[in-house]
Amino acid sequence: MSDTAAQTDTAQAAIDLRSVTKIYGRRSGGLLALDHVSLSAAQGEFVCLLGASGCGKSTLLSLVAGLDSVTDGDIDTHDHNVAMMFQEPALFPWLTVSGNVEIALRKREPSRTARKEWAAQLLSTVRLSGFADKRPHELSGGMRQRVALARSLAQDASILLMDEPFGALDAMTRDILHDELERIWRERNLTVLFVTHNVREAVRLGDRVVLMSSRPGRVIAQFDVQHPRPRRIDSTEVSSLAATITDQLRQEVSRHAH
Ligand SMILES: Nc1ncnc2c1ncn2[C@@H]1O[C@H](COP(=O)(O)OP(=O)(O)OP(=O)(O)O)[C@@H](O)[C@H]1O
Repeated sequence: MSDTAAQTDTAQAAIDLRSVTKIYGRRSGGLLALDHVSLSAAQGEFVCLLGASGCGKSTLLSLVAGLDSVTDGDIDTHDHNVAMMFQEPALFPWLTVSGNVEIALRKREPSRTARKEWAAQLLSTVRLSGFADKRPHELSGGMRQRVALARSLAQDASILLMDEPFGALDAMTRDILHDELERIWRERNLTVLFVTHNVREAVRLGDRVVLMSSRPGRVIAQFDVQHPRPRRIDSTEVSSLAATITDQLRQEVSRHAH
């Protein structure tokens, strides 16, 4: 267990969850998805959430995004804009790549020409210049996730919530997107909360890996990842910490299987 929680208190926090409980359905007799979860992320920190299926990771993200409300406790995102990205890029198939990004700029930029220019810059950030006039079906899965990332950045968010964003991609494409995401995270000083089932991915990307228990979801362990960046997902350092975390995750899963 790390002392990161204490460090986050002194660094400027971007996300604070204080004793958050989420019950789906009625307060008594409903489904307890999260049970008094306290968790903070410092500004610019990359935090990965790991846990068995159904432990409440997606619930936690949707609460931070404000898509659902807590039953008890509170969440503070300190006036940061929050964007969310899912495993499915959910692009509009009838719009071009540029159009899919421009639509996210509508609220902030009234001029169509300016929106187009801005979208071109964002597409360059995710290395998709040259694909602006394509339709989503003409792109690979990795490219579609790049468009989704550009659309998230278009919301001028400093907090990026990512729910298994690369879960459907092949290993090679995922590796490349890890590098891109790391670069963009640094360039823009984003705070990232990243949900994954892939322990190595969590260690590859995170400053910190948070392990959650199953039903009800609670934070059971946190690991600081101190290996220098950029990390290779198949390096000995990543594999070794991933093995330790996997052991703990396995114990947690088998505890619930009995
Ligand atoms: N809208 C909802 N209404 C009722 N129950 C829900 C709802 N959303 C999630 N749940 C339940 O809450 C629990 C936590 O679900 P959640 O999707 O947050 O877990 P998860 O850790 O993200 O799972 P996975 O890793 O499989 O995506 C599960 O038991 C799920 O069935």
